[in-house]
Amino acid sequence: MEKGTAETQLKETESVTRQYAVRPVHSKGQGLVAMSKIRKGTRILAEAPILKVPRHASDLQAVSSIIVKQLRTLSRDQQTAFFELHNAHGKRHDPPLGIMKTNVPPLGSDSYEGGLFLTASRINHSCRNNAQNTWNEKIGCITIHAVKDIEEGQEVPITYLGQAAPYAERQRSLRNKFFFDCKCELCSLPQVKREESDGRQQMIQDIDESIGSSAFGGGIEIGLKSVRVLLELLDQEGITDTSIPRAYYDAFQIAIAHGDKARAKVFAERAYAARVIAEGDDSPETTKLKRLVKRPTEHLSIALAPLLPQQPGKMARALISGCGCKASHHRSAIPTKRQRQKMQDGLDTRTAKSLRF
Ligand SMILES: C[S@@+](CC[C@H](N)C(=O)[O-])C[C@H]1O[C@@H](n2cnc3c(N)ncnc32)[C@H](O)[C@@H]1O
Repeated sequence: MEKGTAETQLKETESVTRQYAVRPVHSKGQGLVAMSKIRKGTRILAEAPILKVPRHASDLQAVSSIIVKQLRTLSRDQQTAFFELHNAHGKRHDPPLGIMKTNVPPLGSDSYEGGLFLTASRINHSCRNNAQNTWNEKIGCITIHAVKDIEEGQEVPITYLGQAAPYAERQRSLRNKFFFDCKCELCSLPQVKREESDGRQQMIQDIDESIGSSAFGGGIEIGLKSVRVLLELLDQEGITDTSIPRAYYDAFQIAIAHGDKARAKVFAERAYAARVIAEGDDSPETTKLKRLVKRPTEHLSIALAPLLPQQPGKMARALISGCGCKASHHRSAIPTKRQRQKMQDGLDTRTAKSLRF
């Protein structure tokens, strides 16, 4: 290797100043790799989309035309970089459409638009991700934040999935939606370890889905206990992404809906702090949480306080005693997670459910 040439010197300077580089990663094609230690909470990347497409259009011909039209407006370098991106769709579509379908995340969880990012497109998936992707509407960029300390040379993956799930379910989703067999650290565990993890992943999923009914139907202590169990399981599974601020936000809603302003404030503070780590202090979600820290009673759920039971119901007692079944009594009581989210003051606690369009 010719040490000292301008090109090598440039590469060496880059590796000192940049936190990451796009490099080949074992059995996953290219990926983002840390070039120095990256501390938890660091913004690794903020990138604007070079192309935008409608997400739910059924007329693929029309979508292709939109892509081709926008491609013509890009520089030659950008066009070259675009055509070098991974295409998981083979010959099913024309290359521009296949590349877009492989690489375009939605611009916000409920957005009708997706965007293409030249660097963020190189970020692989891991079911034990150490980074979080977020569409930050305020700055018009996708941001990638370290949600764990990342060592030099480690890969920087995000999750393409919306929630925890056992191995088989994760593999199925990734194959159906993204056309690959996941080779991440969690999916590569020996069977015994994987089965232990599966038990926890299933419990996380169950609590996440039933937390609305347990929280609102069963009284504040039951609700907060289910959040505590959820946080312990997330910790055991090494999940440190936006699942954490979401859990604290659940706790906040439970507390405020039961009129407990003091604890609501504490949970709002924790949700805020955890969201700053995953998204930075300039994201719209973080800004909304900051407001709630100052004025917790601005949340609409405060209106529920007089309507909620003070004693645990049957479903809640089952949760406390850990009946562990999947029967409807865990799911059917008053507001479900979805219903609660509709009741919210527009606070979107989730990032994009599914990364690609
Ligand atoms: C958006 S691209 C990510 C960057 C891509 N590796 C590249 O070389 O450009 C998604 C593709 O990366 C690969 N990939 C991502 N995460 C993976 C994983 N956990 N296991 C195996 N392949 C993965 C799959 O081929 C997938 O279709």
